[in-house]
Amino acid sequence: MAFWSSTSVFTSKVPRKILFMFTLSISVTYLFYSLMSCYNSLQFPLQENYVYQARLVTEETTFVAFREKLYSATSQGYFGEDLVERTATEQTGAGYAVSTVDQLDNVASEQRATEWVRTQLAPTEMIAGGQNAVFEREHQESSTTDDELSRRGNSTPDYGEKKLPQAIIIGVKKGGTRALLEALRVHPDVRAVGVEPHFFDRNYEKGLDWYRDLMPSTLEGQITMEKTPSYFVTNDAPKRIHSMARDTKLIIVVRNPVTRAISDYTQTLSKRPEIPTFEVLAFKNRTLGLIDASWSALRIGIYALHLESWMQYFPLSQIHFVSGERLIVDPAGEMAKVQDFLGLKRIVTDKHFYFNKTKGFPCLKKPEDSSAPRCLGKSKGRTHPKIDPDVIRRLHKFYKPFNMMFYQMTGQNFQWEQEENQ
Ligand SMILES: Nc1ncnc2c1ncn2[C@@H]1O[C@H](COP(=O)(O)OS(=O)(=O)O)[C@@H](OP(=O)(O)O)[C@H]1O
Repeated sequence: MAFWSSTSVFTSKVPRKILFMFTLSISVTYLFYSLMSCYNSLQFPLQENYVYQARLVTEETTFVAFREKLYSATSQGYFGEDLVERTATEQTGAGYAVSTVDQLDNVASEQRATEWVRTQLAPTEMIAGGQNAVFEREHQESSTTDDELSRRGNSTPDYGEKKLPQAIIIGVKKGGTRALLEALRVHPDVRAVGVEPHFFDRNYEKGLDWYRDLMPSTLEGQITMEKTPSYFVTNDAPKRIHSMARDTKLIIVVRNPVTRAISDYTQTLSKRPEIPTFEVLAFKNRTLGLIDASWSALRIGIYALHLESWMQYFPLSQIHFVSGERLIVDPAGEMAKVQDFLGLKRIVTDKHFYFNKTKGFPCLKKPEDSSAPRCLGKSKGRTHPKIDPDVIRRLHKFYKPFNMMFYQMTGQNFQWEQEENQ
């Protein structure tokens, strides 16, 4: 009896305490892990960027100061070669005596006559007209080839369902974005809209349903794509694309910023032959060597500046850089890397390209919608006007520190400085 009463004390009192402590500790542990995993999933998208930024801040302690100078100089609308030299020198700790910003202020009014042609980046202007106004705008601004393509659209049958793009070619203008997209469209697992939708810069207010509706239908396993090169220099684009889908893959075709600027100018000149010469537009004051970085043709080429905004939202692993130069000399090689990045089978290979001597560029042997070989149109691969070699040299010098910064950010050397020496 005594035995039974003592065991009943044991079973009724002691285990209850133990049971309570046990339950409490389980609950606390569960709560702790729940909070941790919730915190991690919230932090994850930006974590790599913080790591990256921390690295930058420790390795490049003056990067932030450099960028601030860059922003303030460009927002004032002018940018001297000397300022770049000075800030670059400061980066290495050497110092520089000339107060260029003050000098720049004094000469700022000199070339107001050319202001009309200097356009702001990241146009947010609305397109007047109905839903299809984007296409009208596209027809005005794009090349013949793009127009042809927009009329053709996606000629393969429209099976499946329309999806928002999982991968976007976000830039750069005149980098070779059309050549890349057309080569990708050869791939059976890629479906892309022919026109540039300009959703994240000019048409954002139209909403995601409008955007999705522009896309061709896809079957299971196919990737939906689009290209709009102006996204790269649109301030709101990184945030907007991230909020659409944080796992969107981004592709940027980059090209020597000097050649890119000349290509950009050549395009404008073809539409408006009355514009001043490249040499006039490139400088605020040529005698003082003050380069006008507010001119969009030049500002687009400061890749490091624009890339920084993207890296606030996307880890580097989600951004693929294509060399515009290599895309011309070795299209299959660049395509192999792009297909790998997109998780596609390497289907587009050297068998799909041939070099067209008349065009001076690689062409597709068998595009998506035809069995005939096809080159891009006349507006791709235009003859550039001859630019004063001294201006080219000054521009190379201007871009050099930004290129170096870009190589460091991307971990890739695009070797544009070698072209300078040729
Ligand atoms: N295969 C092939 N055929 C023709 N052109 C080619 C090709 N690959 C790259 N390129 C280069 O692409 C440049 C035009 O770049 P984009 O297509 O990005 O221009 S745009 O921003 O869409 O207007 C274009 O620039 P320009 O030579 O200045 O016209 C070409 O140099």
